[in-house]
Amino acid sequence: MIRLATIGTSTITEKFADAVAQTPGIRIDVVFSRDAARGRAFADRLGIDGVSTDLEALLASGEVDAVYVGSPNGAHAAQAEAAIAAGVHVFLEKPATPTADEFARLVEAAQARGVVVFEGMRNAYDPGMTRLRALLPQVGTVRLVSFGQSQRSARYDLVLAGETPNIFDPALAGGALFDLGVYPLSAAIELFGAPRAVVGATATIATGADGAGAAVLSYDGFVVQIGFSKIGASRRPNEIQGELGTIEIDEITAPRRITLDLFSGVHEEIEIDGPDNNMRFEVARFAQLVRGDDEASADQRRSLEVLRAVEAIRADAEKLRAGSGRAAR
Ligand SMILES: NC(=O)C1=CN([C@@H]2O[C@H](COP(=O)(O)OP(=O)(O)OC[C@H]3O[C@@H](n4cnc5c(N)ncnc54)[C@H](OP(=O)(O)O)[C@@H]3O)[C@@H](O)[C@H]2O)C=CC1
Ligand SMILES: O=C1CO[C@H](CO)[C@@H](O)[C@@H]1O
Repeated sequence: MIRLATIGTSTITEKFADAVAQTPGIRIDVVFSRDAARGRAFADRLGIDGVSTDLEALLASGEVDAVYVGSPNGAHAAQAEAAIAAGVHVFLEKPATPTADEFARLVEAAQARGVVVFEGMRNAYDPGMTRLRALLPQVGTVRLVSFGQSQRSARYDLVLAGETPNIFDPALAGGALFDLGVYPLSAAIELFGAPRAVVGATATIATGADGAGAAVLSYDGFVVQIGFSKIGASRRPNEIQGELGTIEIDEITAPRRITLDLFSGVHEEIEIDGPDNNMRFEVARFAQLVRGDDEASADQRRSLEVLRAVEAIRADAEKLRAGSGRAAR
């Protein structure tokens, strides 16, 4: 049995706990919170006995095998580093860390310590993505792809009122790219591998974080466009255009309706029978890796490539913001 501790007491940790409850061989024993009363109330809600407010002591206690990091993005790296140093496996919420270097260092440390460091990227483990990959050859040579994730956040109202909620705080690696842009980026990299080049631009909001943005990923013979926003909403489906036809996908974080249209006249509508909470697939994968039933290297490579793309977009956005005109290549 894999004994977990959770870090973070927001709704995503509750959703993670629900996924864990549906997965054999793994359970949550301890809830960590920076605040004892908040931790107790959260643990009670989940029916968990253990509560801790001392992460170092918890990691050294030998009471947990693994930790789920559901804190703001900017806190991930230090918490993961502490866990790895204590010989505890790490499940990181997306994005794993703000920079690729930080994640590469965690991977190296985890290898040296004989533990797993893993990023919970929901769409990478969703059955809809598996189905999409299987359909891909039918559209022939891929030429143009358009993936996006735009959901207006209620927390943007706080920004408009002059506040800086965590999710829009640059000091905590907040913003639309880190929060939502990583989903379409990860889907592209999962399906097509690492791009040859990435260019991007973002729209800055009052907190200094990006509220929305776009990127172009260049591959040999085709192009992927990525859109992301937390301050507006999109009605556009995701699309893969090939020389033989087009695939349309309803939702890139959890594909549930995929439409295939070929120039030959084939029209197919595919419904994916997935659960409401698709975190259970990433939890199952993590448990498999912790048990040593498979290697984490491919998962880690994809996470690293996504973070490299994020960095390229951020670098371009910074150059454009600094007024140096056209982003240098
Ligand atoms: N996979 C998915 O679908 C989703 C993933 N996420 C990811 O989950 C993570 C958490 O996001 P979200 O819930 O919006 O974050 P929050 O800002 O709500 O923080 C999450 C928790 O972290 C703790 N926390 C808050 N501020 C800090 C801080 N400055 N330093 C350390 N800990 C802090 C709090 O727990 P306490 O006070 O009890 O210590 C809080 O409950 C992010 O990485 C995000 O990308 C988020 C939503 C959905
Ligand atoms: O990953 C995510 C998915 O959607 C959420 C909004 O509903 C985001 O805030 C979050 O970080």
